[in-house]
Amino acid sequence: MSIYDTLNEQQREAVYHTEGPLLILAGAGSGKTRVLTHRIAYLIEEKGVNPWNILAITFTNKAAGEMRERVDNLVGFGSESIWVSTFHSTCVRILRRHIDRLGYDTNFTIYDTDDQKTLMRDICKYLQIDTKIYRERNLLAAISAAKNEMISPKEFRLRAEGDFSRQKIATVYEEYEKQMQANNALDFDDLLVKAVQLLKTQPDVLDYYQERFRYIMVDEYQDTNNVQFQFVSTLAAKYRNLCVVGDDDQSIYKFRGADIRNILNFENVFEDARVIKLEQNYRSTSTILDAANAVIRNNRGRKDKTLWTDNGQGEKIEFRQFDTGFDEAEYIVGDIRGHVDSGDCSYNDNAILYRTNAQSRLFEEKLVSANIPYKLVGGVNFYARREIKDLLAYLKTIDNGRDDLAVRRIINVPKRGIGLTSVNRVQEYALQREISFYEAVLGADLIPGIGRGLSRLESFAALIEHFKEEAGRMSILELLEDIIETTGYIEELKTEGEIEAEARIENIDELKNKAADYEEGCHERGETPTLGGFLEEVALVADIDSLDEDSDYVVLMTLHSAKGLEFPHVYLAGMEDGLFPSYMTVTSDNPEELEEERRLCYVGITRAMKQLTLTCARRRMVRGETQYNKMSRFLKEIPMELLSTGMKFEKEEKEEETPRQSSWQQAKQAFHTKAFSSPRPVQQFKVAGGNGPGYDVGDRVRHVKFGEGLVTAIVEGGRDYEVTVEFDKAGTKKMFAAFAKLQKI
Ligand SMILES: Nc1ncnc2c1ncn2[C@@H]1O[C@H](COP(=O)(O)OP(=O)(O)OP(=O)(O)O)[C@@H](O)[C@H]1O
Ligand SMILES: [Mg+2]
Repeated sequence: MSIYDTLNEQQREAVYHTEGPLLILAGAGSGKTRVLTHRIAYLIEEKGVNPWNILAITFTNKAAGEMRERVDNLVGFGSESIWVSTFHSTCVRILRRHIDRLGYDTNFTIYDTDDQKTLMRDICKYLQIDTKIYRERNLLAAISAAKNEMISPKEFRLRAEGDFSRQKIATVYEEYEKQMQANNALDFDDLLVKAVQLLKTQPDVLDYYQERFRYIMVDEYQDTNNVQFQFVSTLAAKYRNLCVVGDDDQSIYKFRGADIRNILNFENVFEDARVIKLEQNYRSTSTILDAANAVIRNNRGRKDKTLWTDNGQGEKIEFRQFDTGFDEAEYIVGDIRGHVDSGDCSYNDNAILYRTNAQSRLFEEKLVSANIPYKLVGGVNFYARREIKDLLAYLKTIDNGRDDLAVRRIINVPKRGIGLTSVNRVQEYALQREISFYEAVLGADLIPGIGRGLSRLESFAALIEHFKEEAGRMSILELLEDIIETTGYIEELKTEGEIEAEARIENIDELKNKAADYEEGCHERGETPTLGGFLEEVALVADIDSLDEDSDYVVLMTLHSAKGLEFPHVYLAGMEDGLFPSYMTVTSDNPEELEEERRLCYVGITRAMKQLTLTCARRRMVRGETQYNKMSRFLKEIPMELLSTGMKFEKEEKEEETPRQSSWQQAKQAFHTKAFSSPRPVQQFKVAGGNGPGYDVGDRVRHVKFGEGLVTAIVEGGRDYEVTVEFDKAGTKKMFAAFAKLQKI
C-alpha cells in the first residue's frame, strides 16, 4: 500500500495533477493541507522532481512548522532542500541575497510594530503632525494598506489630489519611506513589496527564481492579499505549476488587505486552471460539522459547499453561560484539569480560543494557579513584554553596563532626544576602541562628530550613575520605583493611550511584586539580595519559559492564529455579542464585516475534532470597564439539538441583576492583596484538589535541563509556587513551579 492509498479519489486527483495551474477549493478539515504535503512527496518520489525545485508557502510560522514536519515524515531523502515557509520568510531569504539591486544593503534590519511606532512618533514630531487628528496607529495602517496594494508614496500623492487629509498622509508616507531607507530597514509589508519589486525589475533574478521554483504551492490561499498574489503569480509565470488551496469560508484577514477575489478569480487569471473540490471532512464529528455548517450558512457572499463526514455523531456540543469572565475561565481550566486527571487526554489535546488577545490573561492566571502548563501562541509571555524588557534593561545597565543591547534598548526610552545618528556614532566608536557601548557613552566627549548629541549622552550617563549610586543603598523594589519615577516611564506609556498603558502598568506592578518576593526570600534565607542575583533569577525563569517548546501544554490563542490547526478538544470562549462578533461589527451597518466575523466563528468551530465547548459570560471587564453582553448571535445559529445543555438558553431571558462588584473584581483584589503580602514558606503540602506543585520539600525531582535534585524549599508566591532545588550537578536554582515542570522521582 502506498501513501497515496490513504487519500480519497478527489484528493488523489489533486495530487496527481502536477503540471499546470490547480485550484483546490474545499471546506475545513477536508484534507487540503494533507493534499499539499502528499503532492510534494509525489512530485519527488514519483515524478523525479528535485526537492530543490519546490516552494511551499503557508501563513504562520506554526503552520509552516507543522507542514515541514508532515513533509519530512513523507519524504525521506532531500526534504530539507524544499522551501517550506511563510510568505515573509521566503521573501527575507530572497532579499538577503539580492536587495542590493534596489539600493539597500543586504544586512537590512526588519522593523517590528514597536519599531514602526517609534519611527512614526519621531516623524510626526518632525513634521509637526497633530497626532490627535492623525493617530500614529492610523497613519501606519494607511501606509500598510497602500503597500499591500503596491502603491508607492508618489502614486499615493497623485491619488490624494484634492483631498487635504490624504495629502497629509502622503507627506508622512514619503518621510516614512525616506527614513526607512536611510536606516536600511524594512517593515513587514516591505518584505513582500520589495521582493515583488525585485522580481519585476531584475530579469536575471526573476529568471533564477523561476528556474528554481518550478513547483509552487500555497496553503490558505483565501487569505492572500494583492502583493502576495503578485509574488506567487510572478514566480509561477514561466512554468505555471502553481497549486493553491483554500476555502473562501475561512477568509479572515480582510482587515489586512486579504482579497477573497484572489481565490474567486483564480480561474480568470489562470484560464486553464483545473479546479478540484473536496467534500469529505476527516477532522470532526458530524455534530461539530453540522454546527459549523449551520453557522456559515447565514453568510450570503459565498460559494455553497456541502461537507460531510463519516466520523460518527460524537458528543454533543457543550454550552455554558457564566456570570463573569472569571467564572468562565475557572470552569474551562477546571474542565481541562478533570479530563487530564482522569486520563482522557493530555494537556496538548486542549485549545482555548478567543476573539481578542486581552482575553488570555484570565486564562493564564487560572492555568498558572492550577499548575497547568500552557503556551500562548502568537501572544507575548510575561518576560518578553516590552515594558518588562525595558525595566530589566535599566537594571542590567545599572548592574554592570556590559550588556550593549540593554543599554541601547533604553538609551532613548523614554524619549530623551538621543537619535539613531548619535547611537550609531557611539557604537562605531565603541567598536573601534573595543570598549563597551556604555563605556563609550561615559567618554562621549571624545567621540568625533558627536556634536549636539553630547549633552544628552552626558545626562543619560549621569542618570545611570545616579541610579548606580542609589542601587548601593536602596532595595531593588525602591530602585525600580525610582527608575520609573525619575525617567517618567509611565507618563511616556500613557502618551500611547490610557488603555494600552493600563495593561502595561499592571505588568510593571507584577514585576515589582517579583522584586519584593525575591528580596524577602533572600532575607529569610539569611542572604543579601543583590541586583545581579535578582537578574539571574529572572533570567532563569525567562529562560525556562522557552522550554515549553516540546512538552505537553494547553494551547491558548486567538481565533485568527488557530487557522489550519486542529485539536481534539476546543474551548471557544467569550461567545458574546459585542466581543464575538466584535462591538465594531455589531454596531456597524456594513454586513460584510459581520460576515467576516462569522467566517472566523466557522474557523473556530472547525478546529475541533471530538469535543467542542462554547462559553460566554454575562459581564466582563473590557478595557477596565464592566460590560454587559448578550450571548453571541452565532450561538443562536446553532441548532438546539446539537447542544448538550440547551436549557441554559433560558437563563439569558432572566432579569439582569443589579451591577455589583463582580467576582472577577473581588478575585482581582484578593489576588493583589495576596501578591503584595509577604510570601509564606509552605512546609508541608497537601496535593489534594490539584493544588500545590505535586511534590514536597525533601522530595527528589527531575528537571529537563538541570537533571536531578532535591527540593529544599517551596514558597507560595502571588501567582505560583517558587521552588528551590539543589541540583546534583547544576547547583541550587530557584524557579516557578509552573514553568520548571519538575517531575517527582
Ligand atoms: N483521506 C484521508 N484519510 C484520513 N485522514 C485524512 C484524510 N484526509 C485528511 N485527513 C485528516 O483530516 C484532518 C484534516 O486535514 P487537513 O488539515 O489537511 O484539512 P484542511 O482542509 O487543510 O483543513 P483547514 O481548512 O482547517 O486548513 C487531518 O488530521 C488529516 O490528517
Ligand atoms: Mg489546512
